[in-house]
Amino acid sequence: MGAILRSILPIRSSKKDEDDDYNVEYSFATEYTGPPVSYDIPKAVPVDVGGIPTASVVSTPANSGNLSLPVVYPVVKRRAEFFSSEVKGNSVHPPGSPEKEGSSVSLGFSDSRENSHEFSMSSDGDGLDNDCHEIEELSASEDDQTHHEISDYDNRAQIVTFIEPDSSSMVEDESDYGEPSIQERPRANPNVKKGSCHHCLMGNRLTMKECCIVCDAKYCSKCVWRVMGSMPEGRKCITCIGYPIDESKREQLGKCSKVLKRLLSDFQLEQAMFFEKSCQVNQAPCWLIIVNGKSLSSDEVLQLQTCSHPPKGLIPGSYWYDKLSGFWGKEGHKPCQIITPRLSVGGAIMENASNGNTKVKINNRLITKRELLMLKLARINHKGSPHYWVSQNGSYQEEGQNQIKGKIWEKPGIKMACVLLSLPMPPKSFISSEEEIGHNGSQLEQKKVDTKPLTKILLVGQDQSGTSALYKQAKILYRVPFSEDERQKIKTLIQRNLYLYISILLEGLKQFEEEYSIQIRRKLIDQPGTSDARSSVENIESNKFSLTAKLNSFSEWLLEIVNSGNLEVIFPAATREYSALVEELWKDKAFQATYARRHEVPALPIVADYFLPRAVEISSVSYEPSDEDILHADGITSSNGLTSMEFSVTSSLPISFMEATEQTDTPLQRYQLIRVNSNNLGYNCKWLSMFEDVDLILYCVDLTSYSEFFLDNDLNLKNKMLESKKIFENIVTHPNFKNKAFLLILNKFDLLEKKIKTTPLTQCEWFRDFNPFITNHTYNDGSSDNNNNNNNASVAQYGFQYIAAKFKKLFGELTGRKLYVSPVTGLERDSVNAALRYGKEVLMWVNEENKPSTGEWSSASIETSMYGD
Ligand SMILES: Nc1nc2c(ncn2[C@@H]2O[C@H](COP(=O)(O)OP(=O)(O)OP(=O)(O)O)[C@@H](O)[C@H]2O)c(=O)[nH]1
Ligand SMILES: [Mg+2]
Repeated sequence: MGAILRSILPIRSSKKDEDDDYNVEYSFATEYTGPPVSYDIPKAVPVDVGGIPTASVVSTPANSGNLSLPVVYPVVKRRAEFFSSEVKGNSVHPPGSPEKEGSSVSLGFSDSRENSHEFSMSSDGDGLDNDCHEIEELSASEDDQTHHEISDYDNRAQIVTFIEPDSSSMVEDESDYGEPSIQERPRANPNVKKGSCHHCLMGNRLTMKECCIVCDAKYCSKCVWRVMGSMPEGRKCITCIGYPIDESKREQLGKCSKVLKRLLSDFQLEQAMFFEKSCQVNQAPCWLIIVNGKSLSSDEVLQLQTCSHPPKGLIPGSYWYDKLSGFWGKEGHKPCQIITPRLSVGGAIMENASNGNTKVKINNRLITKRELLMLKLARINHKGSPHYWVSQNGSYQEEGQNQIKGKIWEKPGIKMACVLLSLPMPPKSFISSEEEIGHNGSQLEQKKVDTKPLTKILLVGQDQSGTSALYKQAKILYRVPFSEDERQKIKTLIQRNLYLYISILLEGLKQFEEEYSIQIRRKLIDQPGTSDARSSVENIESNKFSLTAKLNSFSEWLLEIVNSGNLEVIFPAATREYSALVEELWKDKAFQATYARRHEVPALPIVADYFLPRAVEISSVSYEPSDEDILHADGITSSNGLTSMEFSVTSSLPISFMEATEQTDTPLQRYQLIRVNSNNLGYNCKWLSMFEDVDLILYCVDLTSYSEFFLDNDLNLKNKMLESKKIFENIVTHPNFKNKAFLLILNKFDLLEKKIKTTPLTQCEWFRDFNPFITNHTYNDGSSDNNNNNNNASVAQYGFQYIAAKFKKLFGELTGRKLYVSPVTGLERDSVNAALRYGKEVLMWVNEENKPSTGEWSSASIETSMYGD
């Protein structure tokens, strides 16, 4: 969508640096598609293309001094070379400087305020029964105990004993952008007067400042832009980009000061904070996160972060995790959250994980007094030291007994009990989940989890290629429910896109209105004095594309918001405030006249046809997206970052994945589908190495992109198909992906069928030699079936085969191997199911080095293509 807007909206600049020396502008890279910008040191100034953030463009200022950096964004530099020369005029100290040596890193889990909040009881006990008095007593005694725990804990936290990465993990973590040791982090110059800005050395304690999350240097509002540039990793001095953050600031990630809030637009701020939280180098070093006594690998951390209900504020430290129920907590403490269960992270849970001193166990963990009281309040038997197996949806049974006794989360009063006891409740989707504990309770669940290794599938493609649609389709196919949170995010996305489609139509309306007025005026000039002309004058007054004054000002306002890139900011309030206006607009004749001519508004995405007719329903507060709406939505979340899900199917080749999930006698094969947009992979797909352990890569190409263009960050117009080819080349030649199985997904086949009628493939320079041997059948009466659907379908089939053969040839030349291809219509479930089944076969063939013998609807047919290699 950004690309569409970039191509239709005028280029305009946003906030400028106050310093005149800086004559280039920068913005935040959300839809980065071109190469990274290399620069000497930065004075970064914003470039805002039509209000839609694009990539960083940074200039060399006249007075940049002797500081020179290699490529800064998004490549992370090696620390040593970074500080080989002194940084003039900057406050950062190279590692090894006196103040750094011997310094220790403190890594508190959280401050004591948070802890005391967490353990404080909110009830005053009025009107509560004995149980509640018990809560109070417990509260008092536990609080005492807790405060001890807290202070002990805090003391411990100050001198956290890091688990030293052992040699094997060092080797494992040694990548191009390998984790540096924390000691290498630059520090701010301690000689700068307290309270002064570390850049201009002006100001005092009262001056508001923003702080670098690596070196802790503080900058006043005049310097912060200059020193931090376009913030591809959040609030870091440019000289600190690529360095791990100061761990004591981990909890502040994504929370900036008022200084930045004033300097940046809301949208820019959100982007910068998004990068701060999500970029690789800012992630907690995985080996410092310990779950059930085991240090995590980067892959396990990724799983934790990308699951549907990740742990909040994951910072280095020791945690326990009950994989069956999803209970999660800090080691030695009560549960603080219920996260996605059944993730294969960390070791097996230990009996004393939460330091429980009751004799009651849940999933092999001795529960704490608070949890015991929760069971009591929920009228669940807690006498006789029962050992329970509890599943994700709260159904519980006694260990070894094949009899579900009930569901904890459905017990009356449980919600109140959890609130009073500061215990977590699971998300609604967990409670309604069908999953029950198996016959052998946790052991069966454990078996399910562990019987087969996880097969990882990476789904990647250029923006608009349809990766989100395929991912969502897979979610529906494998019955992985959309969590409440996901639904909410997609709802906002759909509503935001609706406003965007309306704004595009309003642009069209303005143009139609103008054209109509000119037409009428012309008539007036051509026929002066006639009655026709008189009526034309009246027509000017009642131009059928003119909105009422009220709707006109709404239109102006909306276009302004969209052009300034702030559309996101008005949600969710817009649904409350403007739904009535949207309804009025939708019913307005001028708007309807424009809607009738929507196909003349080129910037309107095709999918708008699906949502616009329900504009009134969608714009209202009460709108709840259906699965079909979710599927059609452009994207998954507004940022469309990394998404991942896990599902299990039987290991035998199923007729369909869905049927497979119902066969319980065959062992389960576990899959993880990770979806990533190529924009998130960085220059030359650098970040692909994060996915080096995937087994199958599904590369998604939009079949209709051959005639589409986008503006790269240097404002060059680029063909989308050629760009997709370039990304493909980068991925297949990536050293980590040498012998991986690849399946090329040629998506939007349905749209190709329509498009190829009017727009020949030869429009793309890579497809210049396309020449389908299709002749129109001419009937005896002389008519032809030029517009016949079957005929069009066969041209599209040829087009598909041709494009597939082009990619196969390219793949062969680059890797010497064979590429498998599948045509897909992402919005059709069967089509996606067929492609994924084919992917499973490809994986098998590649693993067994066997050739496919039979072809289904899928790519086998192109083996014999006339364009084949
Ligand atoms: N007609 C048609 N539309 C499709 C198909 N696949 C995807 N789309 C639509 O194309 C648009 C872009 O698809 P997305 O799934 O968002 O693709 P993406 O841009 O790669 O994914 P994100 O980066 O996550 O947004 C959406 O509006 C989809 O509904 C298809 O096969 N046929
Ligand atoms: Mg998209």
